[in-house]
Amino acid sequence: MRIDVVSIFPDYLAPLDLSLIGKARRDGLIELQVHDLRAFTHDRHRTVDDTPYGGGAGMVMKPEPWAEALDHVAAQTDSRPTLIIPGPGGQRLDQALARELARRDHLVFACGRYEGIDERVYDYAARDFDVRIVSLGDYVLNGGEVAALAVIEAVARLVPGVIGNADSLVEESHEDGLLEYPVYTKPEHWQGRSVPEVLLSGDHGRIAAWRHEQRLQRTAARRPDLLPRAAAAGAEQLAIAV
Ligand SMILES: COC(=O)c1cc2cc(CO)sc2[nH]1
Repeated sequence: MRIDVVSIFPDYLAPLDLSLIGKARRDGLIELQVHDLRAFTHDRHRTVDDTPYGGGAGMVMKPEPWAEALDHVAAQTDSRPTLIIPGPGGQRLDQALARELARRDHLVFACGRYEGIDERVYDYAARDFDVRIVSLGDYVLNGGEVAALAVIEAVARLVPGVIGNADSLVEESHEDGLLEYPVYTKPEHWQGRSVPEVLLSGDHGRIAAWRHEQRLQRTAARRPDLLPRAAAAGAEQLAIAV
């Protein structure tokens, strides 16, 4: 998978050099390049924003640098990339969307700042990209970089080989609609609290059943809104939880 990110704060994406994503880049599983939008300006002040037509507070990102940046990125592959523009009004990121995006060959992230990007860029980009506006949720951030980091992590970890042990992708929260079960490690007794004895029993059938029950109970307690989707996804024995 190839990922390009365009931002006026390229250093915001530095965490992508770390941990599993960094290793995936070094292993060649993911090719990731971050571009400074200001590299696509030509004036002395490297201007990327200007005042909004119609008045109002703040500044708007100019269309020309974005068009040059997107043309530059589109020219680097012959497949039609998916352009993800993080924004509060977009499609809410969930595990299903992460899985869908993980199947794409080339993701490009356009990180807005200020009051946003000139609207004509969205239309311009549709020539060479499948344009998707993606939201993390209904709250305000100052720009798209934090959202891009979240989407990239959620997607990249689904790319085969990025997470060493693919088993750990199976019983995760939201994979089948249920939250994850509680986990424990040594010491067996800590601060007057002990590990549930079933986990020490060595009875893998009993352990699996207990863990599934815990997932049902946790989902019913913390996210009952997920239960209908889990039922549809076939998380059996839902009757116990509801
Ligand atoms: C200029 O602001 C942005 O580009 C911007 C991107 C995002 C993503 C959010 C959370 O879904 S809020 C927000 N603002």
